[in-house]
Formats: sequence, C-alpha cells, structure tokens
Amino acid sequence: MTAIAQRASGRRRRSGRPGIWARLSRNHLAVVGLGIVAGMCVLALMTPLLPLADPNATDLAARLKRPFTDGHLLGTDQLGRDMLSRILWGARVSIAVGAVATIVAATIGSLIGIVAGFYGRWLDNTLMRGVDMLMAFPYMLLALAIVAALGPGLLNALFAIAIVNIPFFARSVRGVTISLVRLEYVDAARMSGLGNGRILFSEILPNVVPVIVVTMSTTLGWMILETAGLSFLGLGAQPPQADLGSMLGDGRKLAITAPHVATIPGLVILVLVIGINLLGDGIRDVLDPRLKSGALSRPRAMTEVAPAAMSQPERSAHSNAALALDRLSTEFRIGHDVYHATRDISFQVAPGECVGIVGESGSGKSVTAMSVLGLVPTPPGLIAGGQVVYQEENLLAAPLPRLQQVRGGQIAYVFQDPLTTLNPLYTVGDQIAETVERHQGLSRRDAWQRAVELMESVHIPDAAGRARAYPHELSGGMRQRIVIAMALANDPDVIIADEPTTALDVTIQAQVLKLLDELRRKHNAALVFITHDFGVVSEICDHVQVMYAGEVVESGRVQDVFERPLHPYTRRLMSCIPQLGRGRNPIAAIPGLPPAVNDLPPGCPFAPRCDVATAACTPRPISLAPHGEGREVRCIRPGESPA
Ligand SMILES: Nc1ncnc2c1ncn2[C@@H]1O[C@H](COP(=O)(O)OP(=O)(O)OP(=O)(O)O)[C@@H](O)[C@H]1O
Repeated sequence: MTAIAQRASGRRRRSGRPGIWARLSRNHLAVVGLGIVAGMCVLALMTPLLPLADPNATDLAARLKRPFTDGHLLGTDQLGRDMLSRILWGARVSIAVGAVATIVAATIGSLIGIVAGFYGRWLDNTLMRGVDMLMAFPYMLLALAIVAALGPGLLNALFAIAIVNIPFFARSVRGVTISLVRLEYVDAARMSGLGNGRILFSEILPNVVPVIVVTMSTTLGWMILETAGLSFLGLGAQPPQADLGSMLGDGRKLAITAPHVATIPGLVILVLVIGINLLGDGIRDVLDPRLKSGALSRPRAMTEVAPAAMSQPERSAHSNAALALDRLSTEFRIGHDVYHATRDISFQVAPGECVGIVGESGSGKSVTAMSVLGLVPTPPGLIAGGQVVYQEENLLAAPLPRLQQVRGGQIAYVFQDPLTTLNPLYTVGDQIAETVERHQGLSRRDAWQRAVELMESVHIPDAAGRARAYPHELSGGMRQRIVIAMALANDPDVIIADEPTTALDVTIQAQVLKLLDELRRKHNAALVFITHDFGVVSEICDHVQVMYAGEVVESGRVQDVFERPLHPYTRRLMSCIPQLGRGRNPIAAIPGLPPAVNDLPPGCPFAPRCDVATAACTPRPISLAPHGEGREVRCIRPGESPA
C-alpha cells in the first residue's frame, strides 16, 4: 500500500460510521430522554439506601403539609406520610411493573409473531386469529376485564397490561418475519441443510431483534401509563403498597384543598413517560438509519433547490444543446453530515446525440440524472448550485407545475428497474395510455390506441394483446421495452436512460441498446445514457463523461477517449472490459474503494487507488482542464501510464 493509500484508508477508518452512542448523542432530545430515564432509574435503585422516612408511616398530626415544610421536602399526604419517600418508592414500583410487563409482552408477542410468520399456514392462521380476538376488544376495557377476573393487585395489573400489549409485538414481528422468510439468504440457509430451529435463530431472529427493541422502547412509556391508569382506578397497587397511579388516585379527592398530593405524582408520571418516549424515539432512529436519512419519509414533489442554483442562463449560451448542465452540484444533508454526491457537473447534449455517463457504483451518475428533473428525494437531497438549461430556461428555478409538464413530456426518464417503476396492479397498456392522456389530453380510447402503437414501435410482438398484460406477466426485456415506450409516449426532446440494461442478459441488452439507438435517431432525441459499462458506452454513445466520487474526471468523444484515455481512472475502467480473443488474460480490477463523499480528501479523490499518483496529487483540488480538441481531464499527469 502506498503512503497516499495508507493516509486515505486511515482517514476512511476515522470517518467510518459512528457507533450507536455517538449517533444517539447527536439527537439532543434523546439525550434529554436518556438523562431523565437514567436519573429516575438511579433514584429508584438507590431508594432503599437513601435516608428517607418510612413511606407507610402515618402521622395524622402532620397531615397535608405543603412542600418545603420542615423535614418534608415534598410535603405530606392525607395520612401525614412523607411524599418524597412515597414518590421514590412509588416510582420504583411503577418503573419495575412497566418494565416487566414490557418484557413479558415482548417475549410472548414476538414468539407468536416469529412462529406465525415463519411457519405460516394453519399455525399462522390459528395464532393470528387469537391475536385478532385480543385486538377486537377495546383496549382498556380488556385490561379492566382481566383484572376483574383475576382480582385487584399489582401483579394482576401487570399481567393484564402485558396481555393487552401482546398483539402489538405479535403483529409487527410477524410482518417482518414474513418479509424475511422470502429472502434469498433464508432459502440459501435452507438449501445448505439448516433445520428450521437453526434458521430461526441464526437468520431470522438477529434481523427481528431491532424491531423488537424499537417496539419495546416505544411501548414502555405507554405500559407505565396503563399500569398507573389501573392503579388510579383502584385495581393495581393495593394499600399500603403504592405506585404513582394509586397516589394520583388517592390525591384526586384533595385536588382543591391540597393540590400537591395529586400534582406531584402526576408530574413524575409525565416527566418519566416523556423521558422514555424521547429515548425510545432516539433508539428507533439509531436502530433504523433509514428514518434518520429520510429514506422512509415521503419526499417532496421536487428536489429542494438552493437560491444559488436559481439564476437564469445567459441567452444563447447553450443555443445548440437540447439539454445543458452547468456546474450542477447536488448534496444530501443527513444529521450534521453533508454528502457531496455530485460537484460541478457540466456537459451538454445536442438533438440526436448520445452522451454517456460512466463510472463505478456510487460515483454520482443517477444523482446527476435525477437532479435534471428535480427527482432527487428531499429530504435529504438539496441541489446546491449550478443550472440545468432546457430551451433557454433553468429548470432548477422552474415551479413545480412547469417541471411536471417537462417530466415525461419533453424530457423522459427511463429508470433502472422496470419492475419497481411499473405499477403491478395495472396493465402495461393502461400505464402507457395514462402517460399519453395526461400530457396530450387524448380520450381514453385514443390513448389506448396510441399505447398499442408505441408498443409496436418498440418491437413488442402482438402489441394489442400484450397491452392487456400485467407487468409480472412479461419478461425483463419486454418490461424494459414498455418503460421505453412510456418514455417515447410524448415524443420527448431528451431521453435520460439510467442503466436501462443492467438487469438484462447480454442478448436482450444488445436488443434494447439497438432499439434506443434507432429511436433517438428516428425521433432526433438527445439521449443521456447512464451506465457503469464502458463496453455499452462504445456501442451507443457519441460523447462520454467519466465520473468518479461525484466529479467528472474526463470527457470527450467516445472514439478519442477509447483510443487514448487520459485519466488513470478511465484507463483502469477500460481495462475492466473483457476482450474477445483474450479470454485467458485476467481482467484488471481497480484495487480499493472510492472515498466517502462526506469526507473527501483535499486533493484528487482517485489518488489512493491510482498507479501514477505522486505527492503533488493530494494537497489541493485538481480542476478539469481542456486537453486537445473537445476533451477535458482532471489530472496533473494526463495520459501517463505506470513505468
Ligand atoms: N437518498 C440518498 N441519501 C443519501 N445519500 C444518497 C442518496 N442517494 C444517493 N446517495 C449517495 O449519493 C452518491 C451518488 O449515488 P448515485 O446513486 O448517483 O450513484 P451511481 O453512480 O448512480 O451508482 P449506481 O451505479 O450504483 O446506481 C452515493 O455516495 C450515494 O450513497
């Protein structure tokens, strides 16, 4: 490993994903919650050791003393018992009962959920119908009925609360288990000869545990409240034992004459439950990073754009281009981290021309393409700077209605995986017709006719019959053609195809490439083609932009770049293409990994993996510089090969 590589990998280690505590500590509300819960638990544990009065010792002469009276920090109750002592002993009982009820409900509920989800069939039916019966009763009424049947008392209240919460655990754990059971790695475990028990413990349980922990952390506060509710009604803690709920119940008759008797236990319940809930939310965010990154939140209809990216282009600056990107930069803001996914991307594509964007996974190809139509999800995405010029207008400054007109109308997008972009519940004909109807205002009948024509134009045999098929009834290549037909529906000026052939075998891949090439020539549409495969670029593209770690590192005519790659990354990427007749030559994979885009090195990000890097590559950023006709490269040693 070179010194540069060592430095970079050291940096990567330091910038590695922060641990659970570090992530929890970034959530200020969770820290407050943790402080409250930890403080309460320490006090509850230390209560027997503290120099407190006997919580049950009555002193009628000292009844209903106000807080801060001599010897009674929180006053006394109607029997002259010390409130501070009773609150601490009561909180101890409430926390213990809530925690034990949570553990009991989580254990039984999760067991039911895992077994039902894993074994399915009659076992699932039987267990889930039982759970449904529990859920069919109003919640608190069921708890009351159970305590009434078992008799009042703290232990019975605990059982009642645990029983009514079992369905929550059972339902959520069953759902997760069902989705896991269908995954390939579980099938692989089964095929490798593991029994059901081993699969449950080694494959399913570890993936279900975070769900159980999250559900527990968010249910604990609720369980403490419910226990307090039962005690408040006189069905939980029985005198002389007290918990926070029974103290609240005792104090309610004195709300006017001695409000502190009810207010203090009420406030303690409030603070305790708020603390547990804040901590529970924090734990959920830590265990499910998708929540923190915004991946589960509903994105806005268009990407947020910083004011710096809203200026209008100078007239005729890109007059020959169907689409021009000018210093486009997009980032993701997650917590305190900023991920610079793409930086200063500039290129243009003329009508009838194809520009390829090529690079490794994570180099920023899709983010560049999605930024054009404001499709990067916000949160956490933000277009931080630059322009996307279409018909002398900066689309980044366009309002949503204008953008919606352009999306799928003048600029069409072919997504990577047609199975996830096509709606499984509608026929493919319906979905193409909808695109036509929406943009061209045709009648349903005419739109359907147009859908069939479009399917014919992408060479789908028996188009009229196939239009009535659902996406799952078509092959992968056929589905990709449907998505291309949808893209063509409104005769777009620009087609952006995001790795449209990745999921296809080579024969179908070649057919789809030929089709796209034929269509762009026929319709004189500009094509932006995203791929990680240089071989595909050579087949279809006129120009290429090579991306690495969010930046264009080289651009030029495909033929020129192929004949003489200038950037060491391009050279290494091209040497990954298998060549006919050189079957025995090993393919030279690029060692190492791209840098994390939230912790980029100051100089060339490729330097740690580069075979011609020197110390001069790392201290400062390297700009994209012209190099011969129509070519640009971001390297201080362009075209050099290792000695
Ligand atoms: N929703 C998101 N939240 C946070 N980071 C994201 C999000 N989407 C993309 N990124 C980051 O942006 C960077 C560029 O991702 P992008 O999807 O553009 O890569 P790509 O080159 O298209 O990769 P692939 O070929 O695998 O699709 C990556 O570092 C990725 O982790």
